[in-house]
Amino acid sequence: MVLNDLKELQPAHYALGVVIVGLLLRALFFTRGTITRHGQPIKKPPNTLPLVGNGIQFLQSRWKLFHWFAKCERQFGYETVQLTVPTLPPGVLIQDPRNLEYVFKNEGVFTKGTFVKGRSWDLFGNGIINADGELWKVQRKAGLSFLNTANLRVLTDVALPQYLFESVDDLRSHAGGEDVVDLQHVFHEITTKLMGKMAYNMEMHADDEFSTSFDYASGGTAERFQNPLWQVTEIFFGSKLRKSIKIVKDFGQRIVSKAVRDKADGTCNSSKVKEVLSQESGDKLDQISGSLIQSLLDAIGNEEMVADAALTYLSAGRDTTGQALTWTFYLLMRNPEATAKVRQEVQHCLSEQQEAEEMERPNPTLFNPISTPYTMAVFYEALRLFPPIPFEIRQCTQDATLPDGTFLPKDSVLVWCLWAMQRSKITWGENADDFRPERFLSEDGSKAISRSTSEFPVFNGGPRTCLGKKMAEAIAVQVIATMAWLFDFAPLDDRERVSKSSLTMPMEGGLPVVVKARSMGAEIKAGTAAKTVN
Ligand code: HEM
Repeated sequence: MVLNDLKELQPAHYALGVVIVGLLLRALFFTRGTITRHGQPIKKPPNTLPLVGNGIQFLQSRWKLFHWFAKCERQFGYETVQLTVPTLPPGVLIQDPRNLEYVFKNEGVFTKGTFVKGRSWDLFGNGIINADGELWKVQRKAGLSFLNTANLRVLTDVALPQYLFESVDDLRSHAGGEDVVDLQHVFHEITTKLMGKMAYNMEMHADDEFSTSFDYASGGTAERFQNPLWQVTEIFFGSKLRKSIKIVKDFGQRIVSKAVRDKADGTCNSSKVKEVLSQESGDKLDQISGSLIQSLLDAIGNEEMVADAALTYLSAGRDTTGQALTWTFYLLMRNPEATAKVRQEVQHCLSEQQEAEEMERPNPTLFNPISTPYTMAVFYEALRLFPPIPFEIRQCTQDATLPDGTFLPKDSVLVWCLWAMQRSKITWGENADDFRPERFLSEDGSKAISRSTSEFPVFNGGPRTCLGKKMAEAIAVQVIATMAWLFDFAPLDDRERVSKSSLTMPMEGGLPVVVKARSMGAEIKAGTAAKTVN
């Protein structure tokens, strides 16, 4: 991204050089606390260089950085190692689930801090992902009240099937020919519509100006975590980032203004959610929307803060889930035996409960984490290998000592890389690199079982556990089961897919595939046979 903006660089070379050297000198003479374990210095990871420490690793592409974190994990196992980057506070990479459990339990000590907030402030401001203390609590409470059981049911029983089948119909129109479809765009469209309509009462699409600007802003914000000199480089290369953030922020303001108007008109009322569930006809979605934004408005008076909060929720729910589905289908296409098992599970649900003809247009609400445990396990396994939030950072508000004895002075930064931890052979066994959904199934295969949050922190843990975990799981099983049942997807090539710079895990270049609608003849016969036997 920065390189793309090189064109903007004109007379600035000299000034940039002076500032960089100045910052490096400042870093060298800057006195810091020392990280120790039982009074001894802790180990440094591979490729640590004099003066620049691990700075060069952080400037590489994120994909290379993930692999470097994984290399550290393979070399040091659960041992905490030191991270040194000029100009940044002292840091560690934690890899031991016991340490992570301690971090989750001591939320007040290990906060987002100025390190995280300073970098993501422009985009998220006071939004929940950035907030600590009371500001965090009030947003969490509002979110919890929105994501209650009734809302979740509306989401899964009404909204999702509608948007899912809009995408199914679109895919059918491309099936069978030479058309290339970007599956990432398909899933992003579903989650964008869902979060936009349900949470904000807005018609949103994956290629809206807001969505593309957010995408860019997320990439630029993520680069700030890898580039210690971002404040300097952005002076010269940051105009597109600034423009994107402005578009995103203006959109946020519009959402809030609309919600305030809706509130004044009385067109938004969260109790309507329940009414809607009992209605037989009409556009149910038109009557349930606005709940989240209304909860936020009720909880936080300040409109600017509500705008930040709303945007944060939108991004937390939309991108993570859409991208997780993309990686899931990437893995399913590479593992046809797993796709076959998902289809068997769908067949079982349909043959027990549906008329044979309905196999062509299955009711997605039949698929849930209980009725389709294997599909759920496929999703968990994809989240393990390609975590939508691939690394996390916290900062110590006071001196702290981790369970393994590592002493962290106040302001130290802690990093855990989910990409690496979720590939640890110590935690996951020798086949940690393989796609094996069975690891998330009970022995008899009848239940999907997750792991402790410290071993499998994909939805975070402790008081800041993801608020949308259940929603994401419900969306995932419906989408995976329905799409895998109705279509054969073939990748355009066998290239390994990588993630582009972002706060989450978008696939670089999307996931181009060729689509074929599956012939239901054999399945209908098998389903009818199963019904007759029963
Ligand atoms: C596969 C999908 C998802 C994954 C992997 C995921 C993962 C995470 C993770 C790791 C965090 C902690 C982030 C941090 O504090 O740095 C988080 C927080 C959060 N997630 Fe999710 N998420 C997913 C879907 C959703 C959905 C659908 C929603 C719906 C609204 C959502 C709402 C939130 C919120 C509000 C937070 C902030 C919680 C807090 O700070 O108290 N997420 N999520």
